[in-house]
Amino acid sequence: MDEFSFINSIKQHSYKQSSLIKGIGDDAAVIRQPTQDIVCAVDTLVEGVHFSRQTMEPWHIGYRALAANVSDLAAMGASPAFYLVSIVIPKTWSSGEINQIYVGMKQLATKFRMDLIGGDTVSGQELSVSITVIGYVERNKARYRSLAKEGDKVFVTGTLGDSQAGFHILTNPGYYTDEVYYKERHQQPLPRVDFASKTENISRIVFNDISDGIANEANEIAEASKVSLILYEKQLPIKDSYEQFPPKLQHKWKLFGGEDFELLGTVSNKDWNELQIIAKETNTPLKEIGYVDDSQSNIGQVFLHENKQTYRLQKKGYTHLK
Ligand SMILES: Nc1ncnc2c1ncn2[C@@H]1O[C@H](COP(=O)(O)OP(=O)(O)O)[C@@H](O)[C@H]1O
Ligand SMILES: Cc1ncc(C[n+]2csc(CCOP(=O)(O)OP(=O)(O)O)c2C)c(N)n1
Ligand SMILES: [Mg+2]
Ligand SMILES: [Mg+2]
Ligand SMILES: [Mg+2]
Repeated sequence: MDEFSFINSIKQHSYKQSSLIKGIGDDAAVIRQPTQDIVCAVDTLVEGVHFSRQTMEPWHIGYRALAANVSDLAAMGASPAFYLVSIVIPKTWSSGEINQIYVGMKQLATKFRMDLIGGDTVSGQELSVSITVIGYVERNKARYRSLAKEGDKVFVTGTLGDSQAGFHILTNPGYYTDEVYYKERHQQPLPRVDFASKTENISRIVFNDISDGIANEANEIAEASKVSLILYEKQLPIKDSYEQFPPKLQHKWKLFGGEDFELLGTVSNKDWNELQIIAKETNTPLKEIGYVDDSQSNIGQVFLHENKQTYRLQKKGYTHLK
């Protein structure tokens, strides 16, 4: 059973609490309150799976664990407010190192005005940091994956493949252009909170954060919205110096690499101009990379135009429990 079938198998078919308006199946859950909706998500970082001591200092582990979670709030258009940390600590980690993990989290928490309000501490074999985040979104303004419509533009923020390039540099030391940039994109990603939350005047917009790779996230939007997405390989945004890496790796990282924590989304043509203005105001690179198709026979599928050919972009990225 892979990660997706596992999640489906444990998913409730209905919810008992009437305040719950989105449960399992998006970047975060949404709970209705009198004036605002509450958004919550949890993501875990495990030694050997998400990081190794070779690729991350303790400070980076904390920063990145919280960033991955805040990125899910951003993907819902929510503003971060609180976090709870559950940590499994092996005997081989010193108290100074554990403290540095919390210093890393606090750095990002300060930036987004978040408070640490609880957690749990357990000893165990592998370091694992599980963070629950809570944020707010204006009533009815949570951004779901299921709202893409035929004719929408597909867009992405920032550049793709940088995190995997950084991981490659960290595990294959040598001389690289923009080495610090790529390492930072892997160790200290900055979630697109400001950009996403400033779109509140746009009535309908879809976001999904890129944790597993754009191929995976685009398929999640296509499936949830029951539409087909068409993407253009040439339009996928990359940093200039990305071309220093072997072409095969460039291709693999930008489509299937993940951990860039950029936002992939769709928006109607009429709101595109407004979105471009918000991107400028928040210093967010924004690129149109395709469109939502009306083809009834390709529902739930993603296609990539590349070198005058079009092929199906499979839902393949980083999948646990394969
Ligand atoms: N073990 C689990 N128990 C309950 N819900 C889960 C579990 N794992 C994942 N989910 C839910 O499944 C959905 C997809 O999870 P995931 O792919 O990890 O999202 P993301 O990539 O945005 O972090 C989310 O709604 C998440 O809350
Ligand atoms: C040591 C190490 N090996 C492999 C990777 C690559 N990697 C690990 S998990 C992952 C995908 C994202 O993690 P996941 O837990 O699926 O995040 P979610 O989708 O729940 O946000 C990737 C690309 C890494 N960062 N570090
Ligand atoms: Mg997500
Ligand atoms: Mg997750
Ligand atoms: Mg996530």
